Amino acid sequence: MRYLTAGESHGPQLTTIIEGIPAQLELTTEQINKELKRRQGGHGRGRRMQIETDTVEIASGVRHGKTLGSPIALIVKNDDWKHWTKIMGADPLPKDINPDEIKRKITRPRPGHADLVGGIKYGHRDLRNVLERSSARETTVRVAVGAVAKVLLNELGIHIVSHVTEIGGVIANPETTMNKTVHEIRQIIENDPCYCVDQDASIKMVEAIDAAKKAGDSIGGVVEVIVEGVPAGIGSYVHYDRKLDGKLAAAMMSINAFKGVEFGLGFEMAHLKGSEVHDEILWNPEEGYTRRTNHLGGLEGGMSTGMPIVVRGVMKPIPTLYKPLQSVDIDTKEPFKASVERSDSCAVPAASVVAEHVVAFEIAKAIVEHFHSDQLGQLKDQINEMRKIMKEF
Ligand SMILES: Cc1cc2nc3c(=O)[nH]c(=O)nc-3n(C[C@H](O)[C@H](O)[C@H](O)COP(=O)(O)O)c2cc1C
Ligand SMILES: C=C(O[C@@H]1CC(C(=O)O)=C[C@@H](OP(=O)(O)O)[C@H]1O)C(=O)O
Repeated sequence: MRYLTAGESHGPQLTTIIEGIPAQLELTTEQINKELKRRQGGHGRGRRMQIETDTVEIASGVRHGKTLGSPIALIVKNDDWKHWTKIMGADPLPKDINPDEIKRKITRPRPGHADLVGGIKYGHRDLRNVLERSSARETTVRVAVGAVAKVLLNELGIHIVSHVTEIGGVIANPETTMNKTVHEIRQIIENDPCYCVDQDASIKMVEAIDAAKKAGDSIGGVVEVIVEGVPAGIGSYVHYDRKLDGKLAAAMMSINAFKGVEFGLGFEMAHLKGSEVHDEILWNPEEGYTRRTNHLGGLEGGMSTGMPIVVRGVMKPIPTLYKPLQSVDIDTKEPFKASVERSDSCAVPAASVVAEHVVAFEIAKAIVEHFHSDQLGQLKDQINEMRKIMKEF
């Protein structure tokens, strides 16, 4: 299973092609649109999200509500495009138009964004040519891809949720999520402005975001993704590039502004003893093998253990600052404040939705590659058989 994405932030549309989704899966635009809406939300977003109403068009691979097994092409139009047609058009500008008036050229790179290094690498002296593709606008179609993966996972009895555990130094009490199912967490965060289970912490997170915005600054945070129902043995210990934890870590790190990943107790393990970390093994006839705890976040030896997979990622503060940092104008080499583009002040809640969807894709990919999966029915049968074998082992 694989996908590519294309599209600039202020271009006409975002496009993706997914290959490898089994045939016979019921899939509707509505299932994708509800996830796109979640990604647009969360406290701290800038004005762009008021312009866009992200909705998907399924351009191929689905007929009368069922996947065909052929590549699925998805399109999300940028509503902002109508304000940018001249600035972002593909054709050369007409001769009677002065490019300097139209182009909104950017020459003062923002520290922390891709502007400077991207400009040097691709030879763009107008840093807009970097910004347009390095923008997290691209995560829109990655969520669309993940939404398709989630529909598949749901059919296989695998459920996934994300939530925010920290914003700008405000940390949610971990006890508020303890012993809650994916479904229960989803219900709580649905109407929370920070997608946080701890409602007291959420109020303080909103205050922290508002304070950062008022100060012309930005803040980051931590998101957690939980996946329930993954059968044991997905991934492998036999080779580095088949390890599921490695694939999940790479997927999380591929999200714009993500700077670290941890599983289960994560970095806390550094100061704990083996007896405090490893998850004791139990067996009972109903469930088969289970664990007394889940400190390792559902992964051992690069394979799923059958316990919930728990992965967290840290997002750095947004690079665009309304009170900009020091930079250099690449044309004059004079010191200048960095350019200020319209921006979010905190996108951690939105990023939690992105994390959920990139994880969903990786889990679905690992499963589809593990079994014969041309048809959904075949795939379901094999997973059920595998679950039975695991239980009786
Ligand atoms: C959902 C989301 C929204 C973002 N919004 C902005 C934004 O409004 N302004 C900005 O400067 N960066 C924003 N970012 C972060 C930048 O896209 C990111 O920092 C940039 O692409 C550089 O990549 P890096 O941080 O991974 O090195 C956002 C990231 C995500 C995940
Ligand atoms: C457009 C989205 O996020 C954008 C991500 C982003 C960046 O630099 O990453 C910069 C901003 O772009 P704009 O200047 O057009 O407002 C965000 O709004 C989105 O999430 O859909």
